[in-house]
Amino acid sequence: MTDQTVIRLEGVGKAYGSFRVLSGIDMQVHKGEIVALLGQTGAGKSTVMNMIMGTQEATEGTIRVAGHDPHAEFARLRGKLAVSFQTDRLLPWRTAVENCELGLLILKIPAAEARKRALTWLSRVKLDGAADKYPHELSGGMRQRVSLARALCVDPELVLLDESFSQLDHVTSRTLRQDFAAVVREYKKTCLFVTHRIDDAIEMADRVIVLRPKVGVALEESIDDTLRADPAQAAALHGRIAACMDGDPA
Ligand SMILES: Nc1ncnc2c1ncn2[C@@H]1O[C@H](COP(=O)(O)OP(=O)(O)OP(=O)(O)O)[C@@H](O)[C@H]1O
Repeated sequence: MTDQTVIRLEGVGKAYGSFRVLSGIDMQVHKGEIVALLGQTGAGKSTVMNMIMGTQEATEGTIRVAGHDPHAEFARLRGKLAVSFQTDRLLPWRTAVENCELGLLILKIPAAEARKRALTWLSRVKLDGAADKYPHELSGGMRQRVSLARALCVDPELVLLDESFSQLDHVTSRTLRQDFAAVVREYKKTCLFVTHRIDDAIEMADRVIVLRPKVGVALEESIDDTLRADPAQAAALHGRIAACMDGDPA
């Protein structure tokens, strides 16, 4: 593994009893990359994320995250890996800043430093002024921003997002994606995100990986700003991804 590889999967398979969900998955995410993981429902996207998080064990192959086996060496990845899910999972009895600093306090960062870092990250996700509000006082988009600030303020090497923008309306989701991608790039974080929306992937990612049931990685393509700015190229990539997700030859 090179120093630049944050996630590496080699020949990874997963079976639930006799039900094989994934086999032969080879994929890598490099330092500073934003990679989108796409696939139709049931393709195994969440299973891949859970194995990378270490909450599920692969039944075949090798997984390394920042050089560690995420399942066997779960504790070694504490503070290096942060996750944000489809729902914000904020604690309703804690304010935005208190939600944010929770992970830091668990990592035994002194309270004053934790508060400072939490406020800094709330500001970076454009939530100045909302620090003392409770989740029920915030909009869905604002709550998801708190969740992203909470993920980023532990200064993780890797951020995993599982459909983090999918429950928001189109405009809110788009603004949040753009702001999040800008912050991730500015602070040189590495990010793997699951989405079922092809447009989200093309807009945010440096690379897309499409999983297909029984096939594994069915398509992998790099994306850059030149492609994003060219409607014809972006539409062609959209078509290739859609065809692949639908099961047509890529
Ligand atoms: N704990 C489990 N036990 C048995 N089967 C499971 C379990 N978890 C997932 N599966 C099955 O594995 C397959 C892949 O599920 P997974 O949730 O990883 O897919 P996905 O691509 O994330 O789907 P979606 O987009 O609908 O969330 C599905 O057929 C699912 O039913």
